[in-house]
Amino acid sequence: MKIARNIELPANAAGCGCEGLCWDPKTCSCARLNGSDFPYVHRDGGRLVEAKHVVFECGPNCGCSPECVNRTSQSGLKYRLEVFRTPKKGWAVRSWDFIPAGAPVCEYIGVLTRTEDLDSVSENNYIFDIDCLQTMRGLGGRASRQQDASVSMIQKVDKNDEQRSESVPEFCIDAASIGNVARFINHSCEPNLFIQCVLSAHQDIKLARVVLFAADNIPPLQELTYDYGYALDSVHGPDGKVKVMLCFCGAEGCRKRLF
Ligand SMILES: C[S@@+](CC[C@H](N)C(=O)[O-])C[C@H]1O[C@@H](n2cnc3c(N)ncnc32)[C@H](O)[C@@H]1O
Repeated sequence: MKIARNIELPANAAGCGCEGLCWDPKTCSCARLNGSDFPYVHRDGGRLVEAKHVVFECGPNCGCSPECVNRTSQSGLKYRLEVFRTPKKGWAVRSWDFIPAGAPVCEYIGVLTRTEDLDSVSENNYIFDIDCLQTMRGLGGRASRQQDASVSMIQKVDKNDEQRSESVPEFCIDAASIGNVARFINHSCEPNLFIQCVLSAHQDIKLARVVLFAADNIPPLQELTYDYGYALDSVHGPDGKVKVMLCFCGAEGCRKRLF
């Protein structure tokens, strides 16, 4: 990830004191942040058990090795991904390999940018808003564990942000000039990937890493997609008028518009 000049990343978190591989959720301080359990199981090189508000992974100051299961999203691409051309959506991505449900597919990479610094005139289809608070609130209705550190994190950030407009995240990832394969993954109203916010080095959710995980078992050559999550009529052009983009995902339950 490239970091814009006017962004200073928070200091690295203290990390756990485990040695070798983290295995005991009672003694690993990173596991405790995840609700006293590891978010991943070892199967297939690491699979996320369920979507979470935020996943706290082990980071630079942890005592464990790079093979630790609690670093699952940090091990790079595991599947052979191909960028291919579609008739109506431009470029798209598929995997030559079977991807099991819960496996990390790729991180959304680009230039970490302040949203207010984006050029508001030229069209840019490769912006990913780091909107983990939204993802976290969305999951809030589902079973959330009391001791999960992300629950108190939402409350704290909600309080701090009371005055700020909720619809504009402070930071985004701009993959227009620099990026990886994630920039070519299209939207679907019935996607096979989901977005998971991950914290590994520091603990500021506004600057979380954005990682795409398999929502289902994905057979080879099926297009990879995630839900871009736009609310209808939420996107405006430079003239202030509502912008509309038609959706060609082809899903049975397609909402017909991305925004
Ligand atoms: C992040 S890019 C994805 C890669 C893009 N298809 C390309 O060729 O570079 C997002 C853009 O892809 C197109 N797109 C993605 N999903 C779509 C969909 N379901 N229906 C129509 N267009 C889509 C839209 O132009 C959107 O602004």
